[in-house]
Amino acid sequence: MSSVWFSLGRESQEILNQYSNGSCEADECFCMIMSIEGYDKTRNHFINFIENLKITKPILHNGLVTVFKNYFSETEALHSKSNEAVGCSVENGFLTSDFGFELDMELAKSLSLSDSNPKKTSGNTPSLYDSSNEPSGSASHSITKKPKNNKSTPDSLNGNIEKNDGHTKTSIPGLQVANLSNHKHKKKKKKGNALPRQISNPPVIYWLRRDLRMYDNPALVAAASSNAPVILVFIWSDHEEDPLDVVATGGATKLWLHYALKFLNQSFVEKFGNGILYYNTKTEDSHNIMKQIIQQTGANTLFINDVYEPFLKERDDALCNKLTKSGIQCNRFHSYLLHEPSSINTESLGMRGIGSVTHFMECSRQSSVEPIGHPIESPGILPKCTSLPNSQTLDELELAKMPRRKNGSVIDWAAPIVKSWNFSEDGAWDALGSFLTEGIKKYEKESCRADHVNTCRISPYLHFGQISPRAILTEAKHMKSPKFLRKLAWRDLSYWLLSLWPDLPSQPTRPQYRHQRWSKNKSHLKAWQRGNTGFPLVDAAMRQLWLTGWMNNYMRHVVASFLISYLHLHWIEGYRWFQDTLLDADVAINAMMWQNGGMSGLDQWNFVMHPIDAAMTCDPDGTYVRQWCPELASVPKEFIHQPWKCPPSIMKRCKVELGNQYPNRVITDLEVAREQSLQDVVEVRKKFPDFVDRRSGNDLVPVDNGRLLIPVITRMEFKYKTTNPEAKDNPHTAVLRGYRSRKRDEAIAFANERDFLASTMNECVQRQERHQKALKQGNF
Ligand SMILES: Cc1cc2nc3c(=O)[nH]c(=O)nc-3n(C[C@H](O)[C@H](O)[C@H](O)COP(=O)(O)OP(=O)(O)OC[C@H]3O[C@@H](n4cnc5c(N)ncnc54)[C@H](O)[C@@H]3O)c2cc1C
Repeated sequence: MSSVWFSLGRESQEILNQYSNGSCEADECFCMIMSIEGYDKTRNHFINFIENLKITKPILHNGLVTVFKNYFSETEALHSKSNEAVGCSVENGFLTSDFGFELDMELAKSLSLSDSNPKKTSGNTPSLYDSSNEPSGSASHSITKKPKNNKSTPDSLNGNIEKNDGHTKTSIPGLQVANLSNHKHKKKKKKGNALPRQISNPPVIYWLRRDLRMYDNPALVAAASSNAPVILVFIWSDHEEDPLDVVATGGATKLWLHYALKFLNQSFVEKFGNGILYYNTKTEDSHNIMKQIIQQTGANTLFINDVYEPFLKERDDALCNKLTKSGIQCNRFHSYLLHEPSSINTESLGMRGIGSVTHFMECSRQSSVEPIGHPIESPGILPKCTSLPNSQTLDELELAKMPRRKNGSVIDWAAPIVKSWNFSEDGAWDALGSFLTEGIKKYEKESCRADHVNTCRISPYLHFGQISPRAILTEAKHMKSPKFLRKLAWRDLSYWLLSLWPDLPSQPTRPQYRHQRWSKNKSHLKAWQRGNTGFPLVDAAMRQLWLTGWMNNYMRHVVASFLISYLHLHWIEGYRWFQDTLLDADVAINAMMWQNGGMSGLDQWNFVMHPIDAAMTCDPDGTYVRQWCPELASVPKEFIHQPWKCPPSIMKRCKVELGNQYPNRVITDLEVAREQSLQDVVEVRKKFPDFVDRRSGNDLVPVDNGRLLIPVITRMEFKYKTTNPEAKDNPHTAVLRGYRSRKRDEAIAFANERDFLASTMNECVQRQERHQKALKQGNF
């Protein structure tokens, strides 16, 4: 087996060199490589990668082997297998093997549905999602449609309540898990048990928040199983939703919320004859509203699924504490994420590599997290309370209220969005279904394509809890797409980081970056927001966002890189615009991504997307640009991503004049702009040397109230330029140029040459004609 199969990337080589020069420790070297290469590659190839060191520096080699072995402690067997390198093949430059997939199952293990951590599980604690309840054949991967609600939940289930911090954490032994494979996926909805049995117990309240679904909803099922009428409550409170002014719910997400509630209410009414009570609290807080409902109905129990933004969690903790003191039982459930942020700790791994998904998954694997469990059925009954308090209408929440012009006419900005999406719980399952039958096949290698839908498009549904991450995991687990499964871990990671750094949406996590220079050019910002930068790829993505409330992950990277690294506008501007316009706007994910893109996050992106060349990867034929920038529709493929290079004669034929039908570029020298952004970061690092680790050159971030400084992932080019300020070269440039086509460059050159010749000849002919005319008129 040639050693080329085992080589890790250039950056890892640099880090290994640093280690062998003594400028970093073994564990640091290992963590850095791990965060660059990912779990599987490191596990597969690390030992071979460091092979040379065995001869040149055996002690250092030993050090690394020890760290490696400790880290993958339970994997001796796998390790020896890696040396055998069974059945390897190379696909598009990536090493793949059956063994590789086995290793990817390690990922599934950290996202395990039923394996609890053997060290930590107490044998006899009943688990809400006790896997022993799993009917055989459940979690079938062939299911790509939401199992429709059935009546399998026993009526008699009562919560087994454990006291926990003033409120109660609930587990329900024997709760029925969904038998997915036995479901018949009938399109027509079954009518629910609209007339409940005679129930004399006081009613209970199920408070809906970001769990707008029936399937796999533990709080709803527990409320339905309480043998009491269930009051469904939704409270909207602008001031509670966004106390920190971080655009926690922008215009697009409010719109989604409106329609999601509308469809869910329809389902509740259709199935159970039980509808949602709406309250819009402009001045009061949720606790007061809840108290009034309790007083008016005699309810004595509250059921909620937890939410994890620190400010919402704080509100819920306070509300539950107050209610508990007044004798109301509050039952809180976990279902928004795969793992509760508070259950993840860094004890066994430390903070090195924090911010990377690899570190996070390893932490969750080693923490005493509850097993993820299996999805549970929708409730079979949901008895209605006979005397309900007054409430408001959905429209009175004003979530989808459209602005008006001066003349009173409505500006219906939502119309194209409403046309583009199915906002219901079924919509989530349809999206997942078509992804699992089609998109997932291309997800590993072509999720970047903007001109095809190769991703799940499930993010708004996940954000509002119209589908649980656990249900997605169950359906996707066997589909051999570790990349997709890893995305669910990314989602958990963002909430974990937000719980550790609550000001993630507003303050750089690397505090020294508060002093970074940013542009204040408002017209650049506006051009970016409205898709008028003159760079078609960026504009197409920003217009897609504006019109449909969504763009894929790759395009988010493209537009973020452009805003930050080329326009030098603060990442917070990007964060805020996304919060307002994305249907899936999510404080935790959005803030984490913009921080990372903006250099001040824990996992600084190690790439910058090039606004033209990236198109070769994501929109090679210009189909995407043609769709969202229709004024460029007839521009030939060679020029569609750089119309300024198109010969004037062709532009004329296409009826496009730059600066008229389509804007001129807001900046023209991309290289200079990028260099400036690089310098801005280097300036910060030079200004705050105490926040740069002397040995590794990594940035340092204070933790534990500043008592500790930990090194964090830092871009190689920043390190290089800091230590070589005069260097004109940049061997570590992070600009990701995508696949560049020589053929296309040649076509552009040829067309321009032809156009130049044609226009020069034309000019000569005209000059000749003028000359002849003048001669005839005797002017000479
Ligand atoms: C600058 C920037 C801002 C972003 N802001 C948001 C945001 O506000 N809300 C949001 O949901 N996603 C955000 N993302 C992450 C990602 O782009 C979207 O989740 C994804 O495009 C949604 O489409 P999908 O459902 O087809 O994704 P898929 O690729 O099919 O992924 C499935 C799910 O995994 C989760 N996921 C995917 N990528 C990430 C990620 N990087 N971090 C955390 N979770 C992820 C999402 O819930 C997503 O729906 C952002 C990415 C960038 C680069």
